[in-house]
Amino acid sequence: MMGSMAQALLVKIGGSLREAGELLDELAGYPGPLILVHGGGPRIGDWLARMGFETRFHRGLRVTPPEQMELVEMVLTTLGKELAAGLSRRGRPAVALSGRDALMLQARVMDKALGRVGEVERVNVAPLQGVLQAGLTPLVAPIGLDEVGPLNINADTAAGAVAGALGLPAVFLTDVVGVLRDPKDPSSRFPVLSRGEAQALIDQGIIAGGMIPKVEAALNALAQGAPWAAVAQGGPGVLEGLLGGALGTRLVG
Ligand SMILES: Nc1ncnc2c1ncn2[C@@H]1O[C@H](COP(=O)(O)OP(=O)(O)O)[C@@H](O)[C@H]1O
Ligand SMILES: CC(=O)N[C@@H](CCC(=O)OP(=O)(O)O)C(=O)O
Repeated sequence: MMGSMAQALLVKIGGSLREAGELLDELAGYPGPLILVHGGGPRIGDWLARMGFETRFHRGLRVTPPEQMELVEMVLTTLGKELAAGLSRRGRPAVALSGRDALMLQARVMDKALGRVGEVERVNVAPLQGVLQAGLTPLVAPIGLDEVGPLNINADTAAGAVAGALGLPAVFLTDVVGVLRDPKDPSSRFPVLSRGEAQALIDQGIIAGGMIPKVEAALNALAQGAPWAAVAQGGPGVLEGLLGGALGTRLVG
């Protein structure tokens, strides 16, 4: 299954994975094409605090006043460059792009109360296809743009939109083994969740915080044409485990 015909995948790398060394080994070794979207929430939080900004979240989305946008973009851009270098050193040449490049992530303000938080309006997939054709792995920072300037797009939201636009499976790699009934108990993983079940778990507060945009992005990707979508823990063996259905939580339409 992991031979030369290996499935192309859209993989979202959660910022929760921090150093991500073992995950980079895993991604570098994957035999099929990869399109990567990365987060960076924890590091953005560290830098905002260092610069004296308060930060708060609404349903897993960072409220982003315009004066914080430059710092958000700086952190995400730097992180992308680090990940691209890490993959390249492991033998998988990668380039870090931002959703602003070549107008890849055209976006609009999601809700004025959240500041410069964006939702994706249109994905321009041509630059990603060009990068793949050049034998490089693209890594996309979740920055979109509107007519005013850059927008902070949650990385899960961005990943779901790109997977939908490319018609690729959407894999959300994070620091937990999947969607859990009890966030402290890895054995409480849901192997499969339907849209209705996921919505009920959000309403009950069982799916909370950063897991909300992940599940919503997975369902959006499916609605827009992704063949499947799953949440799993980033680490050695995760892609094969997901493809074999043994790991993670699969969201189904
Ligand atoms: N029902 C749930 N199952 C698993 N994790 C959950 C759940 N509800 C909330 N979470 C939280 O979501 C986190 C993952 O989201 P987030 O921190 O945004 O990660 P990432 O940076 O990888 O996107 C988990 O570490 C966990 O604290
Ligand atoms: C609007 C919004 O929530 N933007 C996110 C972008 C980064 C991100 O999503 O990173 P993770 O994948 O690590 O959570 C933020 O500012 O944290």
